[in-house]
Amino acid sequence: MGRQQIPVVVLAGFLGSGKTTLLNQLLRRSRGTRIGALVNDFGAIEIDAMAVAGQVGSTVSLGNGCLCCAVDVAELDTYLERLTRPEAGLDVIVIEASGLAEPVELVRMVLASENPYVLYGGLVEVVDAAEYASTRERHPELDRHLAAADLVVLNKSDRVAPAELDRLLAVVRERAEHGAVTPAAHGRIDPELLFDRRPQTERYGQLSFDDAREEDEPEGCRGGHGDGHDGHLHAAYDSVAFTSTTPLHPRLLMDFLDARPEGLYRIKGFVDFGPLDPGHVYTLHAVGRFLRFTPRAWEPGEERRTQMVLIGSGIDPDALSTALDGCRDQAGQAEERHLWSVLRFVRADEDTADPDDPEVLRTEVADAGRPVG
Ligand SMILES: Nc1nc2c(ncn2[C@@H]2O[C@H](COP(=O)(O)OP(=O)(O)OP(=O)(O)O)[C@@H](O)[C@H]2O)c(=O)[nH]1
Repeated sequence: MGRQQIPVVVLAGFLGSGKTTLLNQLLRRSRGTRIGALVNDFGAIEIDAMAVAGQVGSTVSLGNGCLCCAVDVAELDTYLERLTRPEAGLDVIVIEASGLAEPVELVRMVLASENPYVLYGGLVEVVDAAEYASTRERHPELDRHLAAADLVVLNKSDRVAPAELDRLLAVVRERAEHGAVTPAAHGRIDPELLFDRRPQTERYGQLSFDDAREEDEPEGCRGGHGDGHDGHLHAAYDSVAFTSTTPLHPRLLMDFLDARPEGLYRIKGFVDFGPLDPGHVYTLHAVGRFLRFTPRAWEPGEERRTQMVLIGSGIDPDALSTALDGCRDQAGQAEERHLWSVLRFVRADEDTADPDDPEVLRTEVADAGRPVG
């Protein structure tokens, strides 16, 4: 199998909203998953907590397999090139936008990267719930950031009363337009919202202190509401798993993906289109409005099937399952031309249109999976 593409997540938010806290949480909960963090200074990263294994130039290797780089945005491509090399062994890269550049600009840089191993992993905007009104007054561009975000984390939920939190969630959901919105305290979101954690069996070394602490942590501490009845994804998110040994109808699947609901933040998996392309399975990656299919040859003896996980907040899992069942049940009527709609999302397209408008950015993001010409 070829080299993996690595999701690159842009983490943004105004001063003091909790970006570094959230990044520290992700580093802590990474378990065996290797995160590369691009930050503009190491100041607040909890390097001590991770036992620094070595420091080379402006790159810090953390004991848990994570890698931090202090970057200048002009060097972003160089760092992405370094961090996507197989020897870095990373599973995900997070760029903290703080002090570096406009998040929207960073998203464009990631989308425009010619590095074939870079995969857009979403724009996450962290918002301070307690300071929402004053932040918006000081930075009217907050609305633009919310409109461009794939995921909005309404952080510091512990600092507002429940009724106020509900009101703010409604306001932010309206402004987020296309992104999913989730409340959080102390940046605790489920890492699975952003990236796949390696299965436990792939963990190396001994359980670290932070792993142990996380495992001791009640599930209710892991997300927004604290009702903790979902052992894997927190109750603030819903996830839908879909598996089928019957191939899917490509045109119906594309109709489903085109119309996917706003809160459906992430879709991952692989799809079998059966006789329309018997030699290939299509890896599916969607984050926010971004969508990408990557075909690969079936392994000899590999079972032909489709497997997908859909993650979001405020989604209707039953409706999503029913829609996917429809893509399966009508696969018999699919024709070869129906596959074309999928092939449009097979390769990246560099869109050079550059107005500073979230609508344009969203179009760029949505178009980024389409081939040139
Ligand atoms: N009460 C409360 N405090 C928080 C929460 N999240 C972060 N903080 C605190 O808020 C302050 C700012 O958090 P940071 O994570 O440094 O925020 P940042 O967005 O990285 O800040 P800059 O890098 O300066 O833009 C710190 O003192 C955090 O401990 C939260 O959910 N609740």
